[in-house]
Amino acid sequence: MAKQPIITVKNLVKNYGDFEAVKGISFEVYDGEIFGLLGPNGAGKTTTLEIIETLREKSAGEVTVDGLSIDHDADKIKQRIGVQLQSAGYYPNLNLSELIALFCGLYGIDKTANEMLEKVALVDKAKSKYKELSGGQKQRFSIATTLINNPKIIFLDEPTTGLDPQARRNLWDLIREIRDSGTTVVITTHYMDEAEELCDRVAFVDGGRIVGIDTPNHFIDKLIESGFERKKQVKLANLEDVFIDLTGKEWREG
Ligand SMILES: Nc1ncnc2c1ncn2[C@@H]1O[C@H](COP(=O)(O)OP(=O)(O)OP(=O)(O)O)[C@@H](O)[C@H]1O
Repeated sequence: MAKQPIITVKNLVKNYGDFEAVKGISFEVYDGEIFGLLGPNGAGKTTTLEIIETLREKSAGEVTVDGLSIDHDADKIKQRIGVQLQSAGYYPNLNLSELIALFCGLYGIDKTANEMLEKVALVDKAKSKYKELSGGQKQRFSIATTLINNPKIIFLDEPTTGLDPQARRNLWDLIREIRDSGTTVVITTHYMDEAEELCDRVAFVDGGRIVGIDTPNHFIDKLIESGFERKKQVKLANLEDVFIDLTGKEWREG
């Protein structure tokens, strides 16, 4: 079956004053995939995501999300997407159950905190405050909050930055489960191993332009076909494999 686009971006431009941060980019995200936006600092990834999320005004171009235009249907789009909040967005004195109840109230959705915390293996932390969680637990909690309104698409901006190898791998499993349950995932990351492992397709953004879009495998195969060889002989394992071998696969932070 042909892949159906759930997000369509056409000739998107964003200017900050005289500076053109996004220079007319076009791409599609397919329904049900994990799509990665990759690129150096300042490439325009967050700006692009925030425009799609209807949180930032564009300067020019067209964006549709689940068939709705960001120009006319921003409110409807907001109901169909989940966006990971920065930690500053959580009330510090509420525990995880209370925070979930608050979000459910805001969305007008009847769900129990346990139901949501179960999805991200945080039921035993239901009475803890957000600030008392480890880095991995904080990320898992914020992913749970993106799922409250049964979104069709979730947006995760660098979800594994600062996490240890076990917590990262664990989060990859969680993100794959979310994709397998039918939710499209759009993610940014600076970790190429993560993009290779997790993303069905990736777009490389550089200087406000898309310089390549394909599956990780195709990108790598094309590079090898072009005659590229690594300078150093590649070993069959790396230091991260040693880390996992020595310290185990289980999560440390519950
Ligand atoms: N509110 C703003 N006002 C002015 N310039 C901005 C603003 N937000 C972003 N920029 C500039 O736009 C460019 C793109 O920024 P953006 O945050 O989208 O990049 P990014 O690819 O997400 O980078 P990173 O990987 O560092 O998060 C940068 O040069 C940045 O300085």
